Amino acid sequence: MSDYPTVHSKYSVQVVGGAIVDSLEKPTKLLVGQRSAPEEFAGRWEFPGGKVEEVESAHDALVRELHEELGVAVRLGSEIAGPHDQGWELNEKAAMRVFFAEIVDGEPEALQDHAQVRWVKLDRDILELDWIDADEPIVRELLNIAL
Ligand SMILES: Nc1nc2c([nH]c(=O)n2[C@H]2C[C@H](O)[C@@H](COP(=O)(O)OP(=O)(O)OP(=O)(O)O)O2)c(=O)[nH]1
Repeated sequence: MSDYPTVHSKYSVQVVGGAIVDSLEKPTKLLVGQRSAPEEFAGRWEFPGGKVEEVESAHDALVRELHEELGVAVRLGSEIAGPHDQGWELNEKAAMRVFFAEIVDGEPEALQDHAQVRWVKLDRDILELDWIDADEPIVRELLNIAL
């Protein structure tokens, strides 16, 4: 028996999302994805990304997801840190860590999970998009950092 405390993660599902910008150094545009599924999120806008698999780091998972979903290779930047070490709460079971990212190869296409992806000007008007509810505080923090 070990005396070490067991480390419990508060959220059993770890999601990662990419705040993909045209330039990590001087961002002026953000790539947003409109989900096609599941029904509860269809039509809502989000940060492209997905669930971290058991044997992956958050960074590796995000690079993999963005390649699978959009067909692009990215370089990751800093984290849009949330209130938890697992990032931002999505629901009682899931939290999402969000990292800035810049495309280094490929043209983003809606290959998986998205009805469309779109570049939008990075200003306060992006708050008007119909984001997944849980993403709103993340978008506000993104604007605080980037503007
Ligand atoms: N990618 C992403 N997921 C989000 C965001 N906001 C939010 O609540 N979610 C939720 C939706 C999903 O329940 C979950 C992410 O799951 P996903 O379906 O994108 O993950 P995945 O690609 O690994 O898919 P799966 O095959 O395991 O279902 O997080 C967001 O901005 N981006």
